[in-house]
Amino acid sequence: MIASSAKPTARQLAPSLSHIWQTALDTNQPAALWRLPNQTDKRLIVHLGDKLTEQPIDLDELRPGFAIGLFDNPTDPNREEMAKAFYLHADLQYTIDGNGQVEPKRDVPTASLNPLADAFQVRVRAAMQAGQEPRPSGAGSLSAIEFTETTQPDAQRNFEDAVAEAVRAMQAGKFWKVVISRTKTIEFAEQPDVTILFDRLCAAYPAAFVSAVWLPEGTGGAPAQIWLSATPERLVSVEADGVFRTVALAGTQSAYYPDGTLKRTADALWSQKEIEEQALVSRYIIGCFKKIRLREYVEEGPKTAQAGNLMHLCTQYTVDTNAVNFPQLGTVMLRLLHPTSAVCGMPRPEALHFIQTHERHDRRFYAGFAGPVNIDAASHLFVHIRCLKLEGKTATLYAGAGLTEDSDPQKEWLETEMKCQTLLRGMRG
Ligand SMILES: C=C(O[C@H]1C=CC=C(C(=O)O)[C@@H]1O)C(=O)O
Repeated sequence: MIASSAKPTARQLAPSLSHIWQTALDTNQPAALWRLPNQTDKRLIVHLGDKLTEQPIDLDELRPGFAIGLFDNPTDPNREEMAKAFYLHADLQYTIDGNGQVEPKRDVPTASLNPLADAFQVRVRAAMQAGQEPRPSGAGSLSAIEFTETTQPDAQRNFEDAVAEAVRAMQAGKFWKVVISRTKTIEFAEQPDVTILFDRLCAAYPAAFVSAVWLPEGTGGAPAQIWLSATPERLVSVEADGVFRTVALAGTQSAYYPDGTLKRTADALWSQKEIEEQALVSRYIIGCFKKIRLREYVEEGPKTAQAGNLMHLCTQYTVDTNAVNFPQLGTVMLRLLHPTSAVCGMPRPEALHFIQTHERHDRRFYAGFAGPVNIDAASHLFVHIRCLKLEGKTATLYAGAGLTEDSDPQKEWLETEMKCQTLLRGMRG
């Protein structure tokens, strides 16, 4: 036998994304992995130390981290409380470039966390030495990830009954818009490598915000779970230069013609119902600006925007927070906007009550918000839609449809099917 005398290269010595992610899972340290829209670099952070709890999201005060907030957040917008979310600190940070090369950065705030950071790194090295080969980065990974859909015989009927009930309530003038959601369950043949699913979603949807968040057992009293999403909807962003952004996104149609060819966004036709549905979201955002007496915003749209296999109507809002001397605008708008009428309805209290009394599942982080806070001096929070919850080999997908008094229950069901396809197609790679 000839022993190899070749020294390992620097690349072979560096851990891969999957080594670090797997170590976070094995050591029960919460972790968040994400890729911002239209960017190549991926980011991963690991939270060390205390168990995660819900805390106020003050974009001006929080040290770098990642927020993931529930849909059903008890904050009362009239009481000027801040929006709450589970908050992962960026104690260990990694940037993964387009070639899968990992660049680490350690940012522990107190000396007491140093032993945890050291122990984590020892575990990562052990995973590498144990011969767990770093898999090639990117969606090109050929590993087949198989899954099957679980049949839910009454799902369609239950959803359509809830839509019909909502339509009757809106025709009776109880509210103007509500978003009703449903779930779809899939079973993986074996526990999937989430970093492969994440890479596939990044490759399939370059314009989406793609994220995977690992929440160990006991976070918010729930079992261990991973939430994976590829969302097209920005909730609140504040860039390093002080520019604030949000969008009004609603109305849905397939991005393809029935023969499978891709539509041009300019050729998308929208019905009165969809135009009205999206206008209600815009009106809601403008209502929030009015509440804080902000007049200096720029409004662009509505325009048709492609989001993977779908198209939506989208209006963009921008504010220069330096020019208007309003540095807290991001924090204030997060509190006012969440949950927007793109995932809840209008008026909000009536729509929320209808959702709570008619949906048969707990939304948890579906239709909540997620994203990095104060990473590279910017915060980007997205509406957490087109998402799934993974528990072991079982994944629950969530999808909702915005309803007005003109909604047709069967069409709305088909819309939620198309929304589930965003993740299903993306994960197949
Ligand atoms: C609530 C969802 O999508 C929202 C975002 C865009 C279009 C929507 C719609 O057409 O109903 C929804 O308001 C979802 O994907 O679960």
